[in-house]
Amino acid sequence: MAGVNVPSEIMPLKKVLLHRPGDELLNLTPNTLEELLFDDIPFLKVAQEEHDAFAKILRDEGVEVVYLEDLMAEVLDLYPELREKFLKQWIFEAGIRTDRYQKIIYDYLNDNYPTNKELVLKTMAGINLQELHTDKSNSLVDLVSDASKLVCAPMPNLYFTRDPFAMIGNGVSINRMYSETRNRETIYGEYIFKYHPDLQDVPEYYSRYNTFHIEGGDILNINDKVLAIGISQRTEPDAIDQIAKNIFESDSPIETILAFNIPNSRAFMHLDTVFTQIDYDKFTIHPGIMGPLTVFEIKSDGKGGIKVRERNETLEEILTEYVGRPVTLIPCGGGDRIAAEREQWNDGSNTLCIRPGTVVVYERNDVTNAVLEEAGINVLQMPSAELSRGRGGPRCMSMPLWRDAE
Ligand SMILES: NC(=[NH2+])NCCC[C@H](N)C(=O)O
Repeated sequence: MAGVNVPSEIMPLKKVLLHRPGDELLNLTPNTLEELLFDDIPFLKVAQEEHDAFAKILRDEGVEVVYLEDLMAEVLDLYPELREKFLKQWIFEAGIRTDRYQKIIYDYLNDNYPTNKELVLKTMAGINLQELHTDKSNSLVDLVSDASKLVCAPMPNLYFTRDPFAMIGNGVSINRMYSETRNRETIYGEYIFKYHPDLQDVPEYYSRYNTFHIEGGDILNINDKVLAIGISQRTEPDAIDQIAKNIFESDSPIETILAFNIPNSRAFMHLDTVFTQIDYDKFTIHPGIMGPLTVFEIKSDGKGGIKVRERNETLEEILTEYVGRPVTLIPCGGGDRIAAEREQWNDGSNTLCIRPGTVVVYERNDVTNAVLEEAGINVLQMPSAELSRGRGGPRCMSMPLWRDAE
C-alpha cells in the first residue's frame, strides 16, 4: 500500500504505525520525569509485553502493523548517504553544539551501532556520559561530572506515535511539538515522508519547521470533508489557522475544520484524551469538558484565507450536522464523577476504533468499558498497567496509515 488514506476515525483499519517501547524508557529518572512528560517509570519488560499484546490484537483483526524504527532503518538502508546527514542532524537537535562533542558522539554512534536498525533504536534511547569512555586524562568534565548524566536525552514518548505526525485524508501534518522533549521525534517523520518508497509522495500540510505547535492527538478525521482539531495545551490557534489555509489550498476534499477549544491542562493535553469516535453515530467523551467546550467552524473564504464562526449549538447538535446522523455521546465513567475522573486520567475515553463499533481500550477502565459494552460496542481490551504511566491510551499509541473508504 503506497501513500496514506485516513478519511475517517472509524472505517476499517488496514495499516497502522506503532513504536515498540524500548531502552529510552530505561533513561527515565525521577528528576527528569516532568520534563520528559511521564508520571512514573514504567517496567520496560511488562510495557513491551503489553505493547506486543496490543499489536497482536490489531494483527488478529487483519491490520498490518508497521514500526517506526523499521521504516526509518529502511530509509537509511536504501540511501546509505543519509546516515551521516541524519546523525549530524540528530546530534545538533539533541543540543550538542561544540565541535568536540559532536565528533565524540558521532564517532561513538557510528562505530558502535553498525546496522541502521541498531543506530535508529539508539538515537531513540539517548546517551549518557558513562557510555562515551572519553580519555579521562585530557578532559576535566569526565573526571568531575556525574557519569549517569544524559548527554543526549531519550525520547520516551515515541510509543505515542499519534502525536509527532498525523495523517489527514491522503496527506500528513509533520508537527511542530509543544515540548522540547518531543520535537526531535519529528526528525523520523521528516525522513520517512521524504524518502520511504511507501510514503514519499504524501502531500504535507504542515512542517516541523513552522513556528506554532500542533500535535496529532488533537487531529481527528471526522470524514473526508470534515476535520476536527483541538485547541489545547498542545495545539495553538495560529497553527490551526495555518494548517487550515494549507489544506484549503491543496487538493484535499476537506471543506470544514471544527476547532474544539478544550481546557488547557495536563489531564486534557489533547482532544483525543477527552473525546474519540467509536461508531458511525457514537463518541466517548469525558463529561468534564462538556461545559467549558466551545466549537469554531473554519471554512475557506475562497480567496486564499479562512473565515471562522463560533457555533453556539450543543456538541451533539454540531456533530449530528457533520456526521449526518443523530449522534450519542457516551460518558467516560458512566454517570459517576469519580470514576470519570479516574478513568479519564488512565485514558478511558482514548479508544482506537478499528471498524465501526469495534474499539481497542485499556482493560483497567472497567466502569467505562462496561458502559461501552452496554451501548453495543465490541470492546477489545488490552493490558495496561505499565503503558498507562506515560499518560496515553490505544489511540495515542497508534497512527493509522490506511483505512478503507466508506
Ligand atoms: N495523543 C495523545 N493523547 N498522546 C498522549 C501523549 C502522552 C505523552 N506523555 C505526552 O505528554 O506527550
